[in-house]
Amino acid sequence: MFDRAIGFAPYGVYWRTLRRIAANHLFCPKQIKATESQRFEIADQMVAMFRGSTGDISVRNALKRASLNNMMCSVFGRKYGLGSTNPETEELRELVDEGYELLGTVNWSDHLPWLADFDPQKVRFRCSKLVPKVNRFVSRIIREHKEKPGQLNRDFVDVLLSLQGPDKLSDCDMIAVLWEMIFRGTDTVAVLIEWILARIVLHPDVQSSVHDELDKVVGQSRAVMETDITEMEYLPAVVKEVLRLHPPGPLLSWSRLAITNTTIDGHHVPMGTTAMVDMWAIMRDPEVWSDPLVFKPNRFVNTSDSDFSVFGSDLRLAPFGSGRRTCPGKTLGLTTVTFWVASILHEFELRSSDQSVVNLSEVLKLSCEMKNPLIVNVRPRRTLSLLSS
Ligand code: HEM
Repeated sequence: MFDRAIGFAPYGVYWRTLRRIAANHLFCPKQIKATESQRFEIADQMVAMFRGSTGDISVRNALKRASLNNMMCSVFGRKYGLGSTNPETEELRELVDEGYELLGTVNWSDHLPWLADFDPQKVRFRCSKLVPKVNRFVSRIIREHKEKPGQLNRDFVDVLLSLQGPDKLSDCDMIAVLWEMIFRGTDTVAVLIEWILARIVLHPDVQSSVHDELDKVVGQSRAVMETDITEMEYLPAVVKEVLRLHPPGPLLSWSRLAITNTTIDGHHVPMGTTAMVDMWAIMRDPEVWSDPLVFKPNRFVNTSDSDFSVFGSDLRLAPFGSGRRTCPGKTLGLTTVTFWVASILHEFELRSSDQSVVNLSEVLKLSCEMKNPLIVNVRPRRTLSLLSS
């Protein structure tokens, strides 16, 4: 089933068709603009959630839930509040977590094929349980859309159902594509925001510069809007610097294969070998970056590197990949991340918790995430009389 999703489909007509459909209906500027109010509403709910918490807050759960709700709305047309739980979101969260866990497991059988029959880590067994659950979940949503055409907001399921002629997808292919969007779009965004907030807590000077910029561009009398971000230079520089040091996708796609037998630096690379690009290492390479391990957002402010694109045209900093397999969700992902970080920082000053210091250790699952969830204390910045705006 998963080989019918964009990220796993081999290069060819089917993959190109999926990229075009996704680019035209989910990731184009018009569609990103159309979902602005949805991101605003979720940011507002997240802020309310943080404001209502007393003491230490583990931001990860809130971020993952916010991100899942966002994708559920865009892809399935389902709108759920952040503060309440409901069985559908809970079920989907469990499926995403299990998929994440499985994709992040180093399967010994991949390296020692003779082990495959024994499935010692139960990876194959767990996959065989997960696939029918995903099938049932997404099939139900497709069925409901078919039964009530046009009754729901036009979401990505409606788009896929409306395709005709050579673009028309089977139900099976639709399930693969819809699941992929939920799966890919959820944790990448949450993981990146957690890294950004960790750096913000660790570097009070950086936090105060972001606050200064927010006060200058937005002021204290209203909430941040997405359009405000275009006026900012420092916050986008912070996001770039975090993408450089903590890319959620440090190893670029497994879809790159050697198409002939070849030799690189004296090493024989047989045809068909999967080539993974270590973007993490490139973005910390001392031959490319000065003080590569130092967190310095200013390297992207008022310098020749100010207009450094992170979208793949410059291979020194390509956290969304590059070339034909580049991330199709990069603009949507970056827009969401930057806006939600701006919203949180506009409302709060973040400090590390007394109980748990910020620890930048990494763990590589499907994304490279913080090994120890970030725990913070928040202090409101905008006075309560101004908060209604
Ligand atoms: C901060 C957020 C994100 C980061 C850092 C990220 C990163 C990446 C990276 C590194 C790749 C591999 C690119 C390559 O090999 O050249 C990728 C591929 C992909 N991403 Fe993202 N991504 C993000 C958000 C999203 C979102 C929001 C979606 C969809 C809703 C998405 C969907 C995909 C898909 C479908 C692919 C596979 C593309 C293909 O193989 O043709 N990503 N992403």
